[in-house]
Amino acid sequence: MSATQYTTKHAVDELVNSYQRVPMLVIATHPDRTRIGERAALMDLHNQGNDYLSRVKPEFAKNGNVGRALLDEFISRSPIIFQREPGGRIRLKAHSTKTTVTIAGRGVQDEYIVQEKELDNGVVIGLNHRVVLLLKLLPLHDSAVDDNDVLFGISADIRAIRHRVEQLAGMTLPVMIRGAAGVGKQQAAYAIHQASNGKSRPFVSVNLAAIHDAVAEVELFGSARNETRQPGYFEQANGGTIVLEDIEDASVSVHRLLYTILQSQSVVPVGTDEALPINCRIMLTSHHDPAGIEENSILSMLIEKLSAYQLFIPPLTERREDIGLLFDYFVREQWQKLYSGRVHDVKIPGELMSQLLTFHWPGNVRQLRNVARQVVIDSREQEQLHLDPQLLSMLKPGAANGHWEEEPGVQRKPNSVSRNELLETLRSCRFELQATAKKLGISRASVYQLIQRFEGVRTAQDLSEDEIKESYELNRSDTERMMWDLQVSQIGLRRRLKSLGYDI
Ligand SMILES: Nc1ncnc2c1ncn2[C@@H]1O[C@H](COP(=O)(O)OP(=O)(O)OP(=O)(O)O)[C@@H](O)[C@H]1O
Repeated sequence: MSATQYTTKHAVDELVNSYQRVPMLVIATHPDRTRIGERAALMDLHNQGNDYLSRVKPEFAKNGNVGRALLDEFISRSPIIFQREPGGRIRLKAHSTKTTVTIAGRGVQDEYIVQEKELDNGVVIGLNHRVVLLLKLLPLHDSAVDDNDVLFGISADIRAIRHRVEQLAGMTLPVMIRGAAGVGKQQAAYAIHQASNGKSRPFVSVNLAAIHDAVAEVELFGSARNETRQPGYFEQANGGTIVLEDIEDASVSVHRLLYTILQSQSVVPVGTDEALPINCRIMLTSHHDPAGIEENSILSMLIEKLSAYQLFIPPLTERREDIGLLFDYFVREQWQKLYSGRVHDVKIPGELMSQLLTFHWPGNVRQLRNVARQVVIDSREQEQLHLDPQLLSMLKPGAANGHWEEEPGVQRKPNSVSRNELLETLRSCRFELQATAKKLGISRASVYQLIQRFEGVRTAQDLSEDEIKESYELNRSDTERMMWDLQVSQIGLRRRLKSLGYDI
């Protein structure tokens, strides 16, 4: 074989190997949190059919660093044995180890057979309730990840998206980002913006579904009245990026206006006759199946014009290996935000991580972030993260009808809801967003967006500390009265009070 042939073959082999999936253990939580996200390939299991897991074997690594074993003093040196079985199954033997082993949070006495399908989804292995590992078939490729990444994660999907983000950053073509609610479409758009030359320029995100027909022209084109100039969204994004969110949920009038803008490549502010050229990169996000769009409609033409490049972000349950890192990141982020100045070496209990890894996450990464915030609020005075029993039961696998489930009964467009209707419904539902969404026939995310949009409508998160203090004293700590006084939900209010250290 010639040198060139060898080099080419070598490169091809490396490429094939890097995409080949092998049984891999990923650290989802560990008493040393810097180890979250480290991986170990079980190559002996893959090649010879047997492998071991103990305090001293195998070696885990990330970011191409030198590997080290789990090394947790509470984990036994006597190993758990992995044995390949016919049909792609793996027998996990825990007879000879003193380590307490759990699978998906349930104790394993002697043996557990891992089915092939489970290996595809990821099997959650707990060791002494301290270390939690995900056993999953994953590509050999390692992924460097640091706290400065805008798109956090170690999965092959996120790695591929990060790679595309870099490529797209140097171009100006429009990008369509697809994926279910809360997967990180907006975050991906922001990552492209941040990686581009225009990163110091504006990043404007527009929730199209919340734009009322009556004000659509003013909001999109801008206006000039009585010498007051109000720039539209496209002008606000001048030189930077505009993200048109949930394009399919906008009204036909909004679709028409957007089409006009794209055709003329300019906007004419209401009350003027001056055409301002649009000078921003356009990105779209959508959570709908493209197959459902009516052919030859304005919407289909719009999407065709703006989908020069498409990115798809898979749901969180298809990349469970990202959950440990993301949760750790969100917990630290929330801790900083809520208790700045208080240093905390956050330890994530194994029981919680097992539950996070087995939950079905209908609200994807946004929901994971909300859970992190709630856990941080509930843990204010605790040594390690505290689990509210109610939250724990909501995170039970299969709790599909629980509070966290995304509501299926969305029947209305959010822009048909007026401020008065929203306020009245919120009051009749005691300011609970889920109940309000159900009653209005829109999604919970849309209720939230409408609240942000209408002046004088708020959630407990928006209240200032002074307002809370005043109402607390005035209503003598009665949260029912405070709810009517401040017009926000009692649950949200109680959470704010707790996080501010009030006695309730
Ligand atoms: N890979 C990621 N790394 C860091 N944060 C992320 C990541 N993915 C999502 N997030 C965070 O999760 C939350 C939801 O993400 P985002 O708003 O981008 O979702 P989305 O897909 O646009 O949702 P929707 O369709 O409901 O508007 C945000 O707070 C975002 O910052």
